Amino acid sequence: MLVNGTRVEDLAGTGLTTKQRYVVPLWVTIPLFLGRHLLKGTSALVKWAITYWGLSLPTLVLLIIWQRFNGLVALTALTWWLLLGLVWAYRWPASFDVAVTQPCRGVWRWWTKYRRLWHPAMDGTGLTRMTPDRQVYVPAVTRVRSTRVVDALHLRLLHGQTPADVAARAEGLRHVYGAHRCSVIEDGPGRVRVLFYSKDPLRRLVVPLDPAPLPALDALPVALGEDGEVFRLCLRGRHVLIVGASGAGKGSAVWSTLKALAPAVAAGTVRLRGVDPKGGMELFPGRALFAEYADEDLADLVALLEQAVADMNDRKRRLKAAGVRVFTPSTTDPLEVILIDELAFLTAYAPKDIKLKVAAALQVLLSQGRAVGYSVVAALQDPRKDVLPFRDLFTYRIALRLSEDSHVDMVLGDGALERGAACHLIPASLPGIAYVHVEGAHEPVRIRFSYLSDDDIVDMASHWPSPENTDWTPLPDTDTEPPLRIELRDVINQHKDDGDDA
Ligand SMILES: Nc1ncnc2c1ncn2[C@@H]1O[C@H](COP(=O)(O)OP(=O)(O)OP(=O)(O)O)[C@@H](O)[C@H]1O
Repeated sequence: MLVNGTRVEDLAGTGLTTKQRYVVPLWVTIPLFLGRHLLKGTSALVKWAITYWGLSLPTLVLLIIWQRFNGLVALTALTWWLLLGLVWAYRWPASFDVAVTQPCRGVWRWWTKYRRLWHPAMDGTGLTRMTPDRQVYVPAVTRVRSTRVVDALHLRLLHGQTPADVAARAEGLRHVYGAHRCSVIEDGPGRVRVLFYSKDPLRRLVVPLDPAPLPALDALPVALGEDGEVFRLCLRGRHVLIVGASGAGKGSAVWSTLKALAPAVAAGTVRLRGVDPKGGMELFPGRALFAEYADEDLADLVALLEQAVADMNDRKRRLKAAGVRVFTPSTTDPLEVILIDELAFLTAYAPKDIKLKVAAALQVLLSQGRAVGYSVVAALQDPRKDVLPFRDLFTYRIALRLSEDSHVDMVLGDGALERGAACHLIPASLPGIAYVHVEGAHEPVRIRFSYLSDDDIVDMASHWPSPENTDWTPLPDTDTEPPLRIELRDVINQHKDDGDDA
């Protein structure tokens, strides 16, 4: 006689107890055991078939064809199916990647890398739950999508767990799987996506991305995300503050944005006003892009900002009279972008009367400009309140390398440092890397702006000048003497010759 699969006589005197108080004969135990496992296997198969429907559905169709006709017809259908797949991959690579490559790679990565350690990883980081009757529950992975640089595991949370609970364990999970970063994004109620970054694509220079002929103002391609995807900046209805220590790459954030906007500038649906208190060191090479521009004279800088306020008020009155509630950029009413480099100079270091005038103009632009198509984009080194008292009026902020960890929350908001925006740890050797907020992401996302050389900037400005600047001659003719270059090899040879002479 068996009790829980153990002979009754073997249990005697062992002191073992069992919750099962009844005795099951062997002829019942064996069919029960087989039935339970058959049921489990079938339900797993159905679950797999539903999860990987992209594979199971064609396989089912092929099997039906085979059964109804014959093997040759099924083989022909399979060949056609593969050919269609090839055409799809060649003609629409992006959608093929999303629909086929990423799921297939995801399945492969799950079975070869994540599955084996999933339970210990969840257990070790404290994400499992044990019920009073000692049943262990583990957050289930519902699907995996993988690109060459990131594996995205979609998780169903256990009852009572929050995305913040998983985010707090991201560092532990990163070490389990040897990823260089791990972050968590909320997908919806009870669902999160855990991203394991296996490679860092941001270590390489990002070449300028080609602007669209008709730029989408809410999705300007300006940088590369660490997931290997293009990061798109929304400028419509936003004021953008770019903060970074000296040499952090604020210039590349500014020029990448201008490059993405350039065709719209030339078409007249975006109008740029440039303010460069550094005497033109940053913005002047792209002078032709700016309909209005001021660099050296402080009075000119202030006049440009005050004129922007006057124009904005004018537009506000006109749109109100016309009954327009939602602003749409056009050639008559373009999106006006006021670009200010080194804003701190105007808000903190300039003479007092200038500071007051700049603050007055900027606060009006920042608080009222959004709705009528006026956006301010400003770059700044030091985000402290005494340098920029109205920092909070900027509705979108980008944090490049920062000199202190205390600056991170000032730029990206409370808790950003805790959630992984380690701007103070970005190496100085990797300028252009920044953290930004992305809709839906629990943590700030790491990106790298494209880098435009001086030549790229001059090319861009002469290719897409503002309609008000078409006769602008950008820079003096550069076809002069090449700059003096000293080759290390020549210096060594020179030393050798000197030594020989001696
Ligand atoms: N996205 C980038 N990719 C690669 N290199 C970059 C990038 N951005 C900037 N750099 C390099 O870093 C240097 C400093 O960049 P940049 O002048 O834009 O910094 P900054 O933040 O504007 O500094 P400052 O406030 O001192 O003017 C540049 O000369 C360039 O060589």
